[in-house]
Amino acid sequence: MAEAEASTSAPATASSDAEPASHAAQKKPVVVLVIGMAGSGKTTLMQRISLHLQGQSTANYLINLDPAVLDTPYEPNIDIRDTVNYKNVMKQYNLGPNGGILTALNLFATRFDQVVALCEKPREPTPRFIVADTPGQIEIFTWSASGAIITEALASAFPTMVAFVVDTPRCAHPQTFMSNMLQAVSILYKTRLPLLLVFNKVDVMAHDFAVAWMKDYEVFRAAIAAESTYAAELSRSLCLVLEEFYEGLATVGVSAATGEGMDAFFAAIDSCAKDYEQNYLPELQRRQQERDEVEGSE
Ligand SMILES: Nc1nc2c(ncn2[C@@H]2O[C@H](COP(=O)(O)OP(=O)(O)OP(=O)(O)O)[C@@H](O)[C@H]2O)c(=O)[nH]1
Repeated sequence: MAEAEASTSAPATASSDAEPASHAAQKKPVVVLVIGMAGSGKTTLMQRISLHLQGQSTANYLINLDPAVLDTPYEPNIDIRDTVNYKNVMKQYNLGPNGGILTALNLFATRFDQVVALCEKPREPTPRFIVADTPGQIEIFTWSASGAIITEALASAFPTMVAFVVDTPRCAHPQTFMSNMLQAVSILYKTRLPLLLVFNKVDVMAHDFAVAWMKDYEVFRAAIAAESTYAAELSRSLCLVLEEFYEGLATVGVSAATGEGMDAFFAAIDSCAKDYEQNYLPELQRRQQERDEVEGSE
């Protein structure tokens, strides 16, 4: 498994904004899985995260899990493309682009223990964040066995959360907004990990309208009132069901292009990391104990 050097050389004392170095040194990095629909701005956000952390002399570790990406405008420490050639996979197995991405991810997942070992390797300074970019064909990561293996491997080793990136201007249409929310809800229930809704491209359009739709379903229903299609009717019904889901969600508006909102983004990540410790970790430990008991009784 190839690895590039960590992209920052922050002094150990600068690895945490407010905490003493000794405490920061003991803390594990927080894993952020960047997931979102094609074109939502995941890769641009990776670049912005890298720039922002470099600007704060905060060490980070970046992983590219998208085998089909042509160009990464940031320097990944681990890149799936160094291990699997997606075009060769397509040729070898006679696959189309989506089949090629899925098979490349499957092949990579078989060696993911090596990725976790590299992430766990002690290094100075300890990265504060491990950030992973995922394929734009969202279901290839979120609904595949290999996506589940990768997610669980990371979530068992580190505090882990999902940053679900939304293209805010495209969400101005209520039905596109609803499609994004349904994707987010499915990821939340599949992974059970803390999820941060990242409304991207706020330099083009502020995300206030989306927050208003999430806070009050009547506002959303008013936005879609003029439409009488089956999809609009479905969206109207779904907004009631999603109210409970919205309550537990953190949201932030950012511009990966300009850097607006990045401080709020990292503050929200810290909250999600606490949520992981308080809610996800005990559940993970309970599942592991159950598994150990079953294995012990066989
Ligand atoms: N105005 C604006 N454009 C953005 C922003 N973030 C990304 N973009 C643009 O949106 C387009 C898609 O961005 P990418 O970062 O490639 O999106 P992605 O989600 O990685 O796309 P896939 O790899 O296809 O999944 C590019 O043209 C970016 O320049 C933003 O914050 N503001």
